[in-house]
Amino acid sequence: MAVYTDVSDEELESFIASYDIGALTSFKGIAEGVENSNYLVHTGSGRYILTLYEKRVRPDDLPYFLALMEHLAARGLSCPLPVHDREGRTLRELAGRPAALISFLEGLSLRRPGIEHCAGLGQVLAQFHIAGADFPMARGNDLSLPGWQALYDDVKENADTVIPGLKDEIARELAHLETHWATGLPVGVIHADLFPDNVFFLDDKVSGLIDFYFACNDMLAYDVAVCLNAWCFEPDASFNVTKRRAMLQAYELERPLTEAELAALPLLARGAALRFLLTRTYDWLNTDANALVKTKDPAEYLRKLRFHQRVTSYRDYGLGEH
Ligand SMILES: Nc1ncnc2c1ncn2[C@@H]1O[C@H](COP(=O)(O)OP(=O)(O)O)[C@@H](O)[C@H]1O
Ligand SMILES: N[C@@H](CCOP(=O)(O)O)C(=O)O
Repeated sequence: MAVYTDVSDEELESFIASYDIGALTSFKGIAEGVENSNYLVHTGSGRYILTLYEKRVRPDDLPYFLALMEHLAARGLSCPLPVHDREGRTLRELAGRPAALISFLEGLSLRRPGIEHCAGLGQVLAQFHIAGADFPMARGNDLSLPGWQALYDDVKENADTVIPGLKDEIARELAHLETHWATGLPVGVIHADLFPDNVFFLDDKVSGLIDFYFACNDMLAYDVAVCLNAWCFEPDASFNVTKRRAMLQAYELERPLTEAELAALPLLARGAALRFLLTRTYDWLNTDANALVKTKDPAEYLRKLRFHQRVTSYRDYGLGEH
């Protein structure tokens, strides 16, 4: 359960009173999520999500995330809308943390997405990339190469206690990516964490996207690589080419990938696997045992990384034939 910061009834009542959304009727902590504290809040006018931003979110980045949600919603993408208080503010403070209230999105995330869900994801990912094209703010990806190196420096001493041999394996991969990392590909706003738990479905159709707190400006194809990793592997660690095909075909109906992007996908997928291996290893080593959060398994991303290391050409993913 991701609730790191407790909020008292009195604090929340007076916080909600500064919005035009009716009085607080009830609230409870939300079990899902890893990064921030989330509460489901009921008021006289309906349901809202209250987020208190925790460790990995830099307060200076919050205006980018909140403005991005407003920008995407204005372009027809289904995502939460930050609620403005009576003074027009979306970013506030509560219980000593930066905080925002956002609209509640209908739908459910899927534990085991099927082929049609991968197609839905591919379409909405491309729509996100297109809708973000004229977003006027910019934010670098602090979880790309330099960020991975910094995370590695933080975890290397104890990495082998998480998985034997992990320290050297990550060092070798970092060295490879430092030398070969892609450049010159189309860039724009990316979600950067569009895992199945951040995509809601209703009747097997995407009903909306949440959790924009890793969004940044980077290579669009890197976002595709994050999704290949998160959506196209089976629980037994096998790569599902049919899901990959469904996802990319749907993506390309909205935004065709260039030859250079397709060719770079195996490398980008290695980078994306390393990124989540590193953050999961960091969290494994640093999450307080009393924290109400379910820490995610680093080994899952080591298996995905090893899979991509064995790929010699993008045709090994069944790419280039869709
Ligand atoms: N706008 C929303 N509408 C409905 N539920 C939401 C919304 N935002 C978050 N949630 C719920 O809160 C959970 C955690 O949200 P998320 O943004 O993924 O947290 P974290 O940033 O901590 O990972 C989601 O899995 C979902 O159940
Ligand atoms: N998707 C990341 C963890 C971030 O959690 P989220 O709840 O913000 O999606 C992972 O799986 O490691």
